[in-house]
Amino acid sequence: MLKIAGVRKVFNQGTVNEKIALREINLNVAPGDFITVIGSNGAGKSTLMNVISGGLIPDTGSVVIDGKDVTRLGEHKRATFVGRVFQDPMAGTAPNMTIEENLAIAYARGKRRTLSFGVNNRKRELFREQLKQLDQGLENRLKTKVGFLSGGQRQALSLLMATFTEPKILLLDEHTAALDPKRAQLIVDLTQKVVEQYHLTTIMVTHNMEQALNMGNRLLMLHDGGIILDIPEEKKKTMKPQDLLRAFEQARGGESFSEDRYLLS
Ligand SMILES: Nc1ncnc2c1ncn2[C@@H]1O[C@H](COP(=O)(O)OP(=O)(O)OP(=O)(O)O)[C@@H](O)[C@H]1O
Repeated sequence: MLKIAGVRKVFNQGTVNEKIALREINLNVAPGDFITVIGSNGAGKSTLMNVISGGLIPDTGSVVIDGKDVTRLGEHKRATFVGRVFQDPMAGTAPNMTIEENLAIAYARGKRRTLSFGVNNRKRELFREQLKQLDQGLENRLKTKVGFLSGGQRQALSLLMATFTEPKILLLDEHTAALDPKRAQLIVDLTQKVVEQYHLTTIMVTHNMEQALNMGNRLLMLHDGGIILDIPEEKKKTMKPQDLLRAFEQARGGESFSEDRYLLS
């Protein structure tokens, strides 16, 4: 479903601020895979997500989604294949627009020939049905401006907007990190539900090791612009966060995983 080959990305090349963000990334993602990605600050996680979404064009290498080479295709053109939810609940939705207007924009993105963002009764009914699944009572608040929703409600709405057009790839960029534990759990549960419902091929960056181990069928660890661990489902199931830290140390020849944000909760 997704094939990344020889991808390299360097920022500020040839200057004193040169930074190799991705060294040589090779990754094959099968249809229906749900991959969790962890890594220390500056490891290259966001850069990798941006290369997949089209926000960044790699210096070398290729990105192929569902057999189509999208390496040089911009973010907007890729939006029909790639859904994304960001860490910041404010990022995925337009606060001054109503819930139904936000949904209409997301809906139009998935339909190549839809020229209007307008909301008719047929769409409204569809949106109500979809919103009901979030269990947030949002189906009765179609005309509420999104800016009035809580962070958790906005993330739930962002998740719906990113997925109901059934993208080829769903990117989740630390999408529960800004929420309190209760709301984060709600979004985790909702994520599992929509990923299963639409059989979405998913890549989720998380800073939470428990989450990385409990969700998905494969775990990648990035470090210094490279993939240093690729753990399959069977092995992942047996691991605890401490085992992951040990695996990191082994992969780095004894170097410890010094990352303040990583909580062994
Ligand atoms: N636009 C940019 N210009 C210059 N350097 C950048 C840019 N974007 C990222 N970098 C650098 O590239 C490296 C990888 O950054 P990236 O944001 O991908 O890491 P990350 O794993 O997502 O980190 P974090 O967990 O802190 O978000 C870092 O050293 C970062 O400072």
